[in-house]
Amino acid sequence: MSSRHEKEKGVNVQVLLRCRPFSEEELRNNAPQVVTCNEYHREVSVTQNIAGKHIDRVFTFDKVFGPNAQQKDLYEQAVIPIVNEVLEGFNCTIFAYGQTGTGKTYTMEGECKRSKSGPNGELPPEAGVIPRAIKQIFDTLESQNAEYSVKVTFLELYNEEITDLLAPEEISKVALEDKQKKQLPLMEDGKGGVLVRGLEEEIVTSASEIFTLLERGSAKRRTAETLLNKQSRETTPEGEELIKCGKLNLVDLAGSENISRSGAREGRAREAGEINKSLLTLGRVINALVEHLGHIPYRDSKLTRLLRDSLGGRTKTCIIATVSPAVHCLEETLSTLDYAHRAKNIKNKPEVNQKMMKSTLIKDLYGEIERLKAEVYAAREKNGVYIPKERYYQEESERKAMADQIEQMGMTIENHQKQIEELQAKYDYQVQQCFDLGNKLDATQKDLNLTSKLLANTEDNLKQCQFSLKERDFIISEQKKAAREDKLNADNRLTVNSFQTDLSQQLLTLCSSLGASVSRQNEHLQCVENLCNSFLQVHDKASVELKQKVNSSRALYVSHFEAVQNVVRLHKAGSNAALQELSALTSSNSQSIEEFLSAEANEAKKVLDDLQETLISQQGEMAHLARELRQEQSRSEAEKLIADMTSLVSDCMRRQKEMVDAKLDDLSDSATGNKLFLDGYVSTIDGITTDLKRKWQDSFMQTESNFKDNADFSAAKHCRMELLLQKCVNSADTALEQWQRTQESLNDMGNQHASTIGSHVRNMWYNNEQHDAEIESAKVMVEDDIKENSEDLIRWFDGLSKQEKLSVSKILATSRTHSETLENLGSDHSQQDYEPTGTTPVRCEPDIPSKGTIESLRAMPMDALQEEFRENNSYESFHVKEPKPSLIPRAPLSQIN
Ligand SMILES: Nc1ncnc2c1ncn2[C@@H]1O[C@H](COP(=O)(O)OP(=O)(O)OP(=O)(O)O)[C@@H](O)[C@H]1O
Repeated sequence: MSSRHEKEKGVNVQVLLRCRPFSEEELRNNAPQVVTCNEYHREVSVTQNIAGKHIDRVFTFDKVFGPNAQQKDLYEQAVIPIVNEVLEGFNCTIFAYGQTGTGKTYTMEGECKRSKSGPNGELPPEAGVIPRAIKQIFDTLESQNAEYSVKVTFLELYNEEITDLLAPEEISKVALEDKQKKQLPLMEDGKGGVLVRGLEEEIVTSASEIFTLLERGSAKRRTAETLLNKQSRETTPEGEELIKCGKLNLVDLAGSENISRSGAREGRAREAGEINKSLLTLGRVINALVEHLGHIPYRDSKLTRLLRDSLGGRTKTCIIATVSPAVHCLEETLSTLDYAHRAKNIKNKPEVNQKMMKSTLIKDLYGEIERLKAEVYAAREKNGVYIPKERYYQEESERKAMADQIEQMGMTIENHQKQIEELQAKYDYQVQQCFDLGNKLDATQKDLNLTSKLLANTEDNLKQCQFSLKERDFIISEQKKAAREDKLNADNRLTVNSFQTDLSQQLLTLCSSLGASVSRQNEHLQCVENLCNSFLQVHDKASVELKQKVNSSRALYVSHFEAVQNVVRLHKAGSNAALQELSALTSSNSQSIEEFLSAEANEAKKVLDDLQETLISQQGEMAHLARELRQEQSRSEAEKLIADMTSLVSDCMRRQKEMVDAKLDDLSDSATGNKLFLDGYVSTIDGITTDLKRKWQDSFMQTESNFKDNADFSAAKHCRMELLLQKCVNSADTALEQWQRTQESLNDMGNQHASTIGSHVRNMWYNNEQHDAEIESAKVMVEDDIKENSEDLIRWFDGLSKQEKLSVSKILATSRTHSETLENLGSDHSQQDYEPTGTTPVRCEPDIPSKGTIESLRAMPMDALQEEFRENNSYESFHVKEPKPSLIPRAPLSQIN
């Protein structure tokens, strides 16, 4: 019953989720956990907070295995039922899907893939789905004591190439060499399934045989998807004729991560690209199946062609999705979970493989043997032809049919393409129409809003009109009411009488207060007049005083200004005289300096000439002395001569110094500016003189000592003295030259100084002239201004006083008229008592309606009536009778009729 139901409705692909524990490296790095598994509720939640972005997603699967789940647990809870179904004759597929390193191989093969079952047939705890399934199959078959045969195929799909991992060694070598040429092709089996043509099928009789085969095949594996296929055919115990046939596909897929994120390069990138192609196609197939699209792209990759029957076909499928709990795999984990969650919705329609009669199977097998024999025979007989004719024709016709089919499909695709284009155009047109309609709708909406506003306004107006109509009706009805006439008459009379008595009383009071007020006002007016007169007097006096003060201040100002001008003139004359004096003094100074310097130069020259002469004579005397000495004259004479010479030299120096000092005093008095220079010069002369003196003394001392010591050396000393004298002469010459140079520079300086002072004096004189002219012009301007201003001031005062007089006279006139008016008013009020003249006719009461009667005839005032109406009928509570909506469109506020 249930299997029929399954067959009709389909069975969902079973999806299990397994989350591996943290790896050692992740533990070392303290990687945060983002995946938590709730095995009981079969839920997996992913929680993470990255840069303010909160991820919190929960996925539900058919079974969930957390990091603590053991291989045995997963197998017992999820795989045992599947293997049982295989033994029942179903085709089943188990494949592992997930990111690299999340435990696909661990789940499918386990850590001990090479270990066979132990001596007691026990598997190690780390063994995965494949060894456990193999063991279960053989255990079951053996326990049932039934006849069975188990066939195994083992292939690897790598770079879209299928490799037979069970092919014999020599063939596989050739295959490896000619790998490109001899790939295993995929073929349709005609029943919707796909066959790998030429794939080696090994018949096995025990689990250990399979393990050996798997070990052999695994050695040839490169990577990527491997597909293990076990077919078991089982006959039920002796005597029964039916044969059950089930197939179990065990697939270990490649890592699901995105190629761009895998970091693969070149060859690896191509490999990853191909793997990606298989996985992308797998994803597209899953999507197409979930969304029930018409076209399922199985043919786009070999993986999906191989798994065609497992995805949306007649095979029962279980997907084991594997994830890592660590945060760094978060993106891939979410992608895997999405993928697996979507795959849950794929529906397969599993069918038990047709149970065959044993005899039929034998017949089929005989037929197969015959076919194979014919093939062998044909191969032996005819060189180059490897298949019998019938088979060749059959295949040829199949090929043609397929070519036709391809052509047809191409045409269909073209048609579909055209249809798609047409539909696209229609879709675009519809979108445009939608857009236009949307615009129109918006415009209409706006119009509607406007119209509704106008309608509301009109309704309001209508309500107002109806309200005022009703109000008028009320007023009219009120005015018609005459019943109140009598009462109103009496009331009015009473009011008039009381008003008359009140009026006469108040008139009396008014008269008395008026009299008092008139007398008070007269007093006030008198005061005002007095004040005005006194003000005028004071004002006249003040204006006369002010005029006098203005005139006197003008005169004072003019006299002061003249005094200032005189001072300026005096100052100018003084400064001019001082400047002239300064310039004369400067020129005389420079002249006297020049004269003095030239005189000094002459004198110095004379002194130096004297000195030179003296020195020359001294030289002569020295020569004479030497001669005399040579003639051994007395020592005392020589001493005397030396003393004379010394005194002569010192005399000369003293005289020269005295003269220089005297002239220096003069110079410092006349020009202090030159003092420094002359001081320097004097000090130089001093230095030279003292140097000379010192040198002279030194040489004299030396000569004397030498003379004392040894007379023989006197000649040599004499020569030395001569040399020294020559030096002295030279120094005197140098001093003379220096003196002349100094004189020249002094002259230049004096001239420069005199010219600078002269130009300075001229400038000052010119500035004085200019200041004088400016002061003169300023004086004229100021005088004019003062005159003008004072005249303006006086005029303004005159005008002001005239105006004031006028105002005062006006005030007086006004006060006079006022007092007259008051007097008239007083006299008018004093004539209040009526005295009959006899000329006035006698008063008679005419029969005319009294004021009260007329008042009573008058209706109540409109305002009072309106107020009364509005008190009784509020506008808010007033309801307009709904006018029947007119079907003729009207402009808002236009009048009806
Ligand atoms: N459930 C688990 N318990 C303990 N260790 C596990 C589990 N799952 C995986 N591992 C360990 O994680 C490592 C990677 O696992 P495995 O090689 O099976 O990943 P994979 O998804 O097959 O990777 P690939 O796509 O590269 O083949 C292995 O060392 C394995 O022992």
